[in-house]
Amino acid sequence: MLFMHSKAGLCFFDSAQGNAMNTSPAHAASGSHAQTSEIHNDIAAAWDLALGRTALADIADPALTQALQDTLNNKTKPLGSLGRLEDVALKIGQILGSTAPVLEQPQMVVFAGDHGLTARGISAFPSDVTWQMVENFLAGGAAVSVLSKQNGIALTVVDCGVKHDFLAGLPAGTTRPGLQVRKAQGAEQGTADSSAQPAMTTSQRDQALQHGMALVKELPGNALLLGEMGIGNTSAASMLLARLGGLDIAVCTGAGTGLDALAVQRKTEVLREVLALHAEATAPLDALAAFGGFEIATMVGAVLQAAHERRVMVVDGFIATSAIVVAHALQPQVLQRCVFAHRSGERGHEFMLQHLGVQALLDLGLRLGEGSGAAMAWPLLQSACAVLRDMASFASAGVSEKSDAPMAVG
Ligand SMILES: O=C(O)c1ccc[n+]([C@@H]2O[C@H](COP(=O)([O-])O)[C@@H](O)[C@H]2O)c1
Ligand SMILES: Cc1cc2nc[nH]c2cc1C
Repeated sequence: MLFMHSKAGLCFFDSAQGNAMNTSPAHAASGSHAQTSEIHNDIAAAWDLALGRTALADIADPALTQALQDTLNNKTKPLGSLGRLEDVALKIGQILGSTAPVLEQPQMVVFAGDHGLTARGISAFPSDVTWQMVENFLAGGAAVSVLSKQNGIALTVVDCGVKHDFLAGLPAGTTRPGLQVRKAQGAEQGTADSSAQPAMTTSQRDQALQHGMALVKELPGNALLLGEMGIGNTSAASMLLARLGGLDIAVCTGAGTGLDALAVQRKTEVLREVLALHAEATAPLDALAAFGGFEIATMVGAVLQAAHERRVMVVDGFIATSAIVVAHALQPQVLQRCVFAHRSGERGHEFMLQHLGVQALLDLGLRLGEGSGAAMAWPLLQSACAVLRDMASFASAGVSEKSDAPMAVG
């Protein structure tokens, strides 16, 4: 990453992607942000959403909603008999602004980052697993690789702050298929240990947010599936839920990659200590900087950009939903664009879903992350669209509608 000064202020240049953009120490929550509006044009609207300068549009158009409901009701089936698939159809129709929506070029993005808090023994696995799994994603061997391929979903892995150089030994300017390197300045070792200092500086957080916005801007299609990878990131997600959801950390903390009951207790104590250290970090972007991680912050930026562009978002498990918790605290209408793929087995996810007031589609006891649950839920979204588009209506198929006459008795 090269830094240069522009007329507008500090401009960071992402050498891996060849993107130049301006940044500021913007800080929507604490009021300490510079009031620069000089941000790369491509992401200016999403940046304004992050700073709360503008509000995300309400997409629940009453006329379209009625047209969608009428379309569903006139299909050759008893009223409401396709259950929650009909809710999904209605939601996708609203997002894409059509009674015959077509999902195009779905993009699975796996946001990856490492966490300094792992030094406190809060995960069952070592940090090295983060970069090793990124290589596995790229090689096609991970669950998300297999499930994305099975469902025709393009897969991109983003190094948001993994403690590893994926381009080491390659000639300068080389790119690797399926990989984007979008590290904030100083993110080469992952986040700082949040039990000693904030996980990210405000400048790093802002760079991560902007990276997420910029990368979505460049993706084709109208659907974004959110996945992540990062040893230690259930801790960050639990703390974000506790702080922004006003919950005790004990109910927000779970086994993650597989801690036993005693280790979960110890993890909870560490997280309680971190929350107390950052007691002042109550506003969404302050909490994000305090608890991390780079992958969650980049995901928040991606969500705001995708929401602005009216893409359909499919949210995976506990960590992906924590990014929605932050984005929702900034812009509540984000939820109108989200389908929650599944209820994770991670303790705390149910509380997270309750906090957002949403219901997940599947409940398969998944607790892998990566985007695996989002990839599994994807065919249901395709089915919802197929029902809207292709099912016959009572009139077109010549099927008699429900009789208004009372049933004959005896
Ligand atoms: O998304 C979930 O529901 C989920 C639940 C438990 C674990 N994970 C994955 O496990 C990793 C984090 O777990 P941990 O124990 O290291 O905090 C990270 O790579 C996540 O993708 C993911
Ligand atoms: C093996 C492994 C795979 C993962 N995928 C997402 N998080 C993960 C954590 C571990 C430990």
